[in-house]
Amino acid sequence: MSEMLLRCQGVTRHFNLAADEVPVLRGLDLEVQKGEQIAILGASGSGKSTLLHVLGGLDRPNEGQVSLCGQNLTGLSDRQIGRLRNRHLGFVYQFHHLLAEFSALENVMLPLSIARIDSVLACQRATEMLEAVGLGQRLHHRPGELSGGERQRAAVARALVTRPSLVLADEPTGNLDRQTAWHVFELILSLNRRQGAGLVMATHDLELADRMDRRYRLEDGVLRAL
Ligand SMILES: Nc1ncnc2c1ncn2[C@@H]1O[C@H](COP(=O)(O)OP(=O)(O)OP(=O)(O)O)[C@@H](O)[C@H]1O
Repeated sequence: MSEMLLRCQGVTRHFNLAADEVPVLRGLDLEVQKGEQIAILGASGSGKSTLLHVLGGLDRPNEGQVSLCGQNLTGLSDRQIGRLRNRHLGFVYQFHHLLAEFSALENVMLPLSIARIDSVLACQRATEMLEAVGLGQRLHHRPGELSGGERQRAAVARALVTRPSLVLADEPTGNLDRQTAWHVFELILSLNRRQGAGLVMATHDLELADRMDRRYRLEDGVLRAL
């Protein structure tokens, strides 16, 4: 039976700059079922990052509603949304955002520590996750001692180590060369499938988007199915 992970209805988001209103999302709808992999394409500035922020509860829409795992975010406080986000979501960005002073292992353990998982178990799960992304030999390297592709793989491990229901990825391979991009992308897809999580990924890359279950173009503030 299908299970709705995310429902986004009539979402509007605009920004006010001086006297101007910049409309970005204009009554946008999207539904994501458990295990579905969805690509969001769109020109630069079309609002892909804005959409992912709204979907992940990092930003609130001006109008419309977002429900995550059956919970409507509208009535929730920032703290409640934060808890929901920690429990259900994983994020991967174009830049890895790993903490420079921490090793790969410590970076991947961090979301587990925040979720108050016992440190021995957290260390075991983070190690397994880093092994799954091919970094079993790099556990104690700091981000500065990893290659660009390795850093992004560590960021993928960090996003998935909590076994989120839904992963939101904002051009996760945008900074990588073609071959490394494919490798990181395949890792995201296969780990996501293995964990049965949903995936919403913003990308400029049509070839990557073709590997996913559904594709949309964000245009004039709404999603058009491709
Ligand atoms: N905080 C903000 N204040 C004002 N305008 C903003 C703000 N955030 C985003 N915008 C505007 O909203 C529009 C969409 O931005 P967004 O970053 O969502 O686009 P994008 O599709 O992710 O672009 P790219 O592919 O280049 O990353 C842009 O015109 C941007 O200038």
